[in-house]
Amino acid sequence: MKELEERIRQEGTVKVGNVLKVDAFLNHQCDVALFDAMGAAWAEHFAGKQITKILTIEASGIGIACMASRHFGNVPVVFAKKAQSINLDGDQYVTTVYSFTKQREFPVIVSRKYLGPEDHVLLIDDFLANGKALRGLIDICDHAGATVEGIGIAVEKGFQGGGDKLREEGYDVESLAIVEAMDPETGEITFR
Ligand SMILES: O=P(O)(O)OC[C@H]1O[C@H](OP(=O)(O)OP(=O)(O)O)[C@H](O)[C@@H]1O
Ligand SMILES: O=c1[nH]c(=O)c2nc[nH]c2[nH]1
Repeated sequence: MKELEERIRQEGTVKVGNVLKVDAFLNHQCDVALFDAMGAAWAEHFAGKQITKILTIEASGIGIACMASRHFGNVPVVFAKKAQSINLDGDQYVTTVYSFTKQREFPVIVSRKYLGPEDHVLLIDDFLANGKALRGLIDICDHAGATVEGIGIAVEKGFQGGGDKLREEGYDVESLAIVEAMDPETGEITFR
């Protein structure tokens, strides 16, 4: 998606440790018009699939997933929580994921009330790097007996390999910008 690549070029900064900082528009301050255009792009790619639910993971996936839902008939958006809470009741699907930016493991929790074998799920997230967050969401869908129809990602860091492994396994992964290389010294970003 040219618009997203342009924004990454203009406003993204490359940090050491394979971190691309795009918090001016994607995962701290949110550009709602851009999120809307991203939702439209995923709707075009996944047209013909009967999505009943969008599943994401807190925190950064939530805003994007909610805007995307507007392009998929306003299907419910469920976000996996990364902490137990007294507000979470009843039976849950639970797994763990390692967070790339926080560098520690988190539980990933979804209430059984909100995901089941009848669901055809679109997974949405802001970033795909090593694929740990998506593995957690896929694990939860497997436990629920839900079908993963596709995966919509804003920014994939292709050089970290998580996306290509998922594609090899047959998942339909639609990343709107795929960064093939980035240099923290020069700030240069190369797209696939
Ligand atoms: O493919 P991976 O290696 O798993 O990396 C991608 C994940 O990392 C970030 O989550 P993070 O844990 O940093 O949390 P955030 O949503 O709160 O930013 C991002 O939002 C993805 O969920
Ligand atoms: O803001 C972010 N930048 C990144 O490079 C990244 N990788 C995973 N998750 C990420 N979030």
